[in-house]
Amino acid sequence: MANNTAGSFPIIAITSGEPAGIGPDIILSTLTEHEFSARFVILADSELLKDRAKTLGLTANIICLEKQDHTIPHKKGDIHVSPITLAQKTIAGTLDVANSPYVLETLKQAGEGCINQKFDAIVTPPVHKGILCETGVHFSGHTEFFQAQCQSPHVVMMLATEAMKVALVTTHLPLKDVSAAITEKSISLVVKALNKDLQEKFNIKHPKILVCGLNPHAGEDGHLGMEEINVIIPTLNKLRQEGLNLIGPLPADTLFTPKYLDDADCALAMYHDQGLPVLKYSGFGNAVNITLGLPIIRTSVDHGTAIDLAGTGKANNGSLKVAIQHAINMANNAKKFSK
Ligand SMILES: NC(=O)C1=CN([C@@H]2O[C@H](COP(=O)(O)OP(=O)(O)OC[C@H]3O[C@@H](n4cnc5c(N)ncnc54)[C@H](O)[C@@H]3O)[C@@H](O)[C@H]2O)C=CC1
Ligand SMILES: NCC(=O)COP(=O)(O)O
Repeated sequence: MANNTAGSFPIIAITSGEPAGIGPDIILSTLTEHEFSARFVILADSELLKDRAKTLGLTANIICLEKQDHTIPHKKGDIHVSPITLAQKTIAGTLDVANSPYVLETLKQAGEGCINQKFDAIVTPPVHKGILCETGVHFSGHTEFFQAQCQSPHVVMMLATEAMKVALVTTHLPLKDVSAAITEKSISLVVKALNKDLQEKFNIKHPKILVCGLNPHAGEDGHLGMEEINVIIPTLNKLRQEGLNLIGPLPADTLFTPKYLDDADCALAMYHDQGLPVLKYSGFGNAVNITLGLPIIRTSVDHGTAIDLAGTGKANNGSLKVAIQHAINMANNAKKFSK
């Protein structure tokens, strides 16, 4: 828990996300509509938030924290901002590469604050990966950004709805590189990190994890690909000998059916677009993205920047609400563990 005497609620840092996207909109609408048992620090340009609130017709009380390192418990409508200045005034819906360093700075300060225990968790509204890459720095995702910042050897992307949890062996990787990345080492590290965090962060004593094959029909006994026979099956067998409860590899097209999902705790997909479309079909707008394996707590929304909706008032804030609530719950659990 952050070293702070201002209250017993966790301090949650929320980054603004891409300023031209719906990040500012959903922060404003969520924090003006809902009460939370938390203290918030919004890492954002305060003028951006004031302008967007005006555009959306929201009554938000934007309070700059300046050099203060803590805030007071959340009250609907109050937005406590630790200001970071944009390079260029933002037009909702228009990306501007000049503001990419601002976006990266919000993430850097959020990560540092969590590592230094000034914050208890980070919640990240969406960034636009393409415009960040246009600065010349390769940015594939928050997951990899915080992994590098925390120097974590291995992290796992997991998205969760009420109905299911889906984790990934590989994250933001071009499809042509996926097969080479499915190794005994990568599967073992992901499965162990996933199992540990399902136990510690979700209080599941002996997680049952369904594992997808990589190929159609999980390779059809080698007739449709050899990764299952050469890598996945032997690795899962070794992990089972260590006591992990793993089912599979199952063909991904049948794994995501009630027969398998109903009594499982999590599905593990081999790559981004094998697992996430199913999760989003089942609960887009109400899912949370959690980075497991980090020494800090980080949650995020299930959607992207939705540039087409910025400033229109049509952005759904359901996933941000869920992401914030998960961050609060996980921070409270961590407080219990550390006592
Ligand atoms: N956590 C993050 O930072 C994430 C960032 N992204 C980034 O977002 C950018 C755009 O990605 P897309 O594939 O276009 O996905 P997207 O999620 O931004 O948009 C897909 C469709 O869903 C709609 N949509 C998205 N969020 C919505 C919301 N809250 N309420 C109502 N409608 C919503 C959009 O209007 C659009 O029609 C990319 O640069 C991508 O990398 C994508 C996913 C997660
Ligand atoms: N599709 C989920 C996604 O891309 C989220 O990535 P990240 O920014 O949370 O690493």
